[in-house]
Amino acid sequence: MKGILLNNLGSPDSTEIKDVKTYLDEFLMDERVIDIPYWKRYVLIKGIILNFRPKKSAAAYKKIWWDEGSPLVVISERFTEKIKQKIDIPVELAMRYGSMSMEKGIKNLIDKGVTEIMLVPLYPHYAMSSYETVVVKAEEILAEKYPHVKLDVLPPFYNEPDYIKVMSDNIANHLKGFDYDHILFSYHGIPERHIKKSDPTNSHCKLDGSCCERNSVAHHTCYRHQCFETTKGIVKYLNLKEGTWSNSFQSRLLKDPWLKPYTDFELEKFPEMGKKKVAVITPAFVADCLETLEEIAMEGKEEFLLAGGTHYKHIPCMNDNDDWVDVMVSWINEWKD
Ligand SMILES: C=CC1=C(C)c2cc3[nH]c(cc4nc(cc5[nH]c(cc1n2)c(C)c5CCC(=O)O)C(CCC(=O)O)=C4C)c(C)c3C=C
Ligand SMILES: [Fe+2]
Ligand SMILES: [Fe+2]
Repeated sequence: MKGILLNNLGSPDSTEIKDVKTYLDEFLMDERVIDIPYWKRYVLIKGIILNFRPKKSAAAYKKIWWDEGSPLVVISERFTEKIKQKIDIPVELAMRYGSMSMEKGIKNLIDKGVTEIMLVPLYPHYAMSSYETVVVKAEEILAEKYPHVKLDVLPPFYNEPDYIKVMSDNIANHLKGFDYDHILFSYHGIPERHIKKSDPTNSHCKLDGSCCERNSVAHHTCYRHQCFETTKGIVKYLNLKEGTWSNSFQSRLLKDPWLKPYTDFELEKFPEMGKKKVAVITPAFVADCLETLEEIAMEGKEEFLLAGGTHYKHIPCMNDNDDWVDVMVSWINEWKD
């Protein structure tokens, strides 16, 4: 029997500092997230970062937490419930980090008699720190515990016409009545070296401004290229005028160079460029989470208004929007039939 494993990143169990610490420990010790030798990662994360980051992150989580729990988890559960109503094979939700583990999600499918799993990383774009780590973890669990089970993986859907359409319709709906002069496409950032590490040609990705425009097999795994393609698709669909939109990357951690331009710097610059009414969309996330609700909707707004902006709007993610549910159901049905 076939079954579906939907997979997102995961959140701490609560906003208590100890729970945030447990979550960050698992997350940041992942070699595809902090990609340095084990002993250095151990010293950096357990010896330094986990001493101060959990307190800061817990305070941020407190600002966005819902009565039912983490927005990311609650929204993903609502999305999963809607998918279950429309699909006649087992569907489970799991998270890469935290208590809703992939081990539990896979076991639940196996207990229901599933022998063929379609893994759906709920990320539109390929990155070793998001999509790839989910795939590798699923492969490891199956190889170790259920070697008879077959695994298929939904490819990154950054340029799928149906995804572009529902994203664009969602944006257009939320933009109604908001008289903007700029739209910022803010994607989760990654360190620049991750782009080079994921380049199978070892020579294409130069981060020189034009590499992502030239055809290359490297783009199957190039996060930067895939983000730009998502923007292009939405810009085309919504017929946005040149000069009224741009890309940026948010959520950087540590001092290495991350993908540029940085969202916070862009938001500070816009008012002096005459762009005082700005809408921000976050297409790297299918569900609202800490990075959209706190960093963009709260912090970003504050930075922008302080710099002289007058109107600011964060466009919510697709979340459990029925059109998005229907797109996912159609992809699942295509695989299943
Ligand atoms: C080196 C650090 C990080 C990389 C690389 C990274 C890539 C990455 N992350 C997401 C999606 C999400 N990240 C979220 C939170 C978050 N991300 C990092 C660090 C890296 N992410 C941290 C430390 C945190 C935790 C919060 C904090 O302390 O700032 C979230 C939200 C989780 C939630 O509970 O709401 C998401 C979603 C992607 C897609 C990605 C690579 C493209
Ligand atoms: Fe992240
Ligand atoms: Fe590229």
